[in-house]
Amino acid sequence: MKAFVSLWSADPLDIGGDIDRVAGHADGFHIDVTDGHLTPQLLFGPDFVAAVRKRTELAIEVHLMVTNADVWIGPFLEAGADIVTVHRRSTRDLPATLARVADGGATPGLAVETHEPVGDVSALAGAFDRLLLMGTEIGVKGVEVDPLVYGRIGEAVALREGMGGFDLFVDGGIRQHTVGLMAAAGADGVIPGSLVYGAPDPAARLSWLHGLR
Ligand SMILES: O=C(CO)[C@@H](O)[C@H](O)COP(=O)(O)O
Repeated sequence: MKAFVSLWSADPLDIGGDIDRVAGHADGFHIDVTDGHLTPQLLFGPDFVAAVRKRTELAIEVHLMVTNADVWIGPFLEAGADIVTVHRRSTRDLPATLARVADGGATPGLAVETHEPVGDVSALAGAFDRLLLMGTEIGVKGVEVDPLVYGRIGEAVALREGMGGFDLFVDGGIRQHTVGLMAAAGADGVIPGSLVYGAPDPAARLSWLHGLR
């Protein structure tokens, strides 16, 4: 199981230190971007991503939870994002938005919210390389996963056979008692927040996570 660690759950007064603490163990970092409109939170802009870029060579995923994704793709690519993940609700033309990410040299990711049918992604075969399946509502942390997520992971695994493949990650509700079930259902990776930064030894927690399948 891979892990892109969510910096939203790092210590806001020591984010650099928290990046360094897991850098030799994480597969990448996940940076949530919210605009107080599509989601109630206000989180992380391009300057923050540029600073993280200077601190680590690991992959950076920017998770755009904003009303107009198209406006923000350019600034986040310039800041050094490797993966930009967008929501269907964030654009009027989802294929064009995903293509904008790919044309900018980054990996296009598609986030699927808990209320959205997983099957809808089949119409977008080839347009994205990463599927971010939400385990909770967007823009919240510290909440438990929707138990339907395990079946939804299975649905996505079945679909990708005929879609040319994509990496399948789960975001939200990543806990010690949920992550093994996510691995068993077929997820390639997860977005741990407090599971890593709330652990007494974040590096050991990541090693444990990597051993799950
Ligand atoms: O955005 C999300 C969840 O929506 C994650 O990226 C959070 O960071 C998860 O935090 P924890 O609840 O796992 O601490």
